[in-house]
Amino acid sequence: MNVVVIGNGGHSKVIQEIIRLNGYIIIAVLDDQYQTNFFEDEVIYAPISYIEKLESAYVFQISIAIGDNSIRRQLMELLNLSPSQYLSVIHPTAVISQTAEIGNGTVIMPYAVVNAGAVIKKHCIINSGAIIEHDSLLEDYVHAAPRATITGEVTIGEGAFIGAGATVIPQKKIGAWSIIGAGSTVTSDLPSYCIAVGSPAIVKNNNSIKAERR
Ligand SMILES: CC(=O)SCCNC(=O)CCNC(=O)[C@H](O)C(C)(C)COP(=O)(O)OP(=O)(O)OC[C@H]1O[C@@H](n2cnc3c(N)ncnc32)[C@H](O)[C@@H]1OP(=O)(O)O
Repeated sequence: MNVVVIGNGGHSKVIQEIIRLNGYIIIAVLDDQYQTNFFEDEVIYAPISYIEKLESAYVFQISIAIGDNSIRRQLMELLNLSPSQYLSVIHPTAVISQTAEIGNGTVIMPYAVVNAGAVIKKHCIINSGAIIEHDSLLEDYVHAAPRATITGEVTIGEGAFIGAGATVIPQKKIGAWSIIGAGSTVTSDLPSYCIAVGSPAIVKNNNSIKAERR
């Protein structure tokens, strides 16, 4: 199957390796860092607008390989393609329950675990070694960073970012577009659009967050 990758930064590097490991063929990498289109190792590199030309010449699926949750959403809205055209990219070492649901465009990195009854909606990132326990729900555009642990029956709102090594204890709810600091432990429900850090995680900032911080 042909795949077009959008974005060519560090996160995209990892995704491109997984796509190839799964036996797919990357025909193009589109990124607005390119002013014009060129070929290298049989891959087309071009600005994102080049997708229109590709659509008339190829059948392909798409992976939006951009780590920032809000930029990923903006691109999705801009491209306005059919949801089925977005590839779910899953590393062969990831362990995913047969009763879990994985949405279109979601990427699951090496050694991640997604357990029974978990629901991960569209365009999420489950990064290396992250654990999504049974019956948890992750709305669209959530990013669980490397080794984040989402325990059982947790609900995470759209676009929320769970930092590296953070833990969310069972049945807690995190609101949309919130950011949980690396290594933090979430022991209570948290509102939307907050930054919370520490163990237990305390809200530091309740303002609207314009860009995800890394
Ligand atoms: C493959 C990959 O690389 S995926 C990317 C993974 N990336 C991550 O996990 C990064 C997660 N980011 C963080 O943890 C960041 O520190 C954030 C987003 C929580 C905060 O960033 P900023 O808004 O820039 O906050 P800033 O650095 O100014 O710190 C604000 C306060 O929070 C504290 N703080 C920041 N991060 C943390 C943390 N993880 N745990 C505990 N306290 C923290 C700071 O010490 C500071 O405290 P003070 O007000 O008492 O001085």
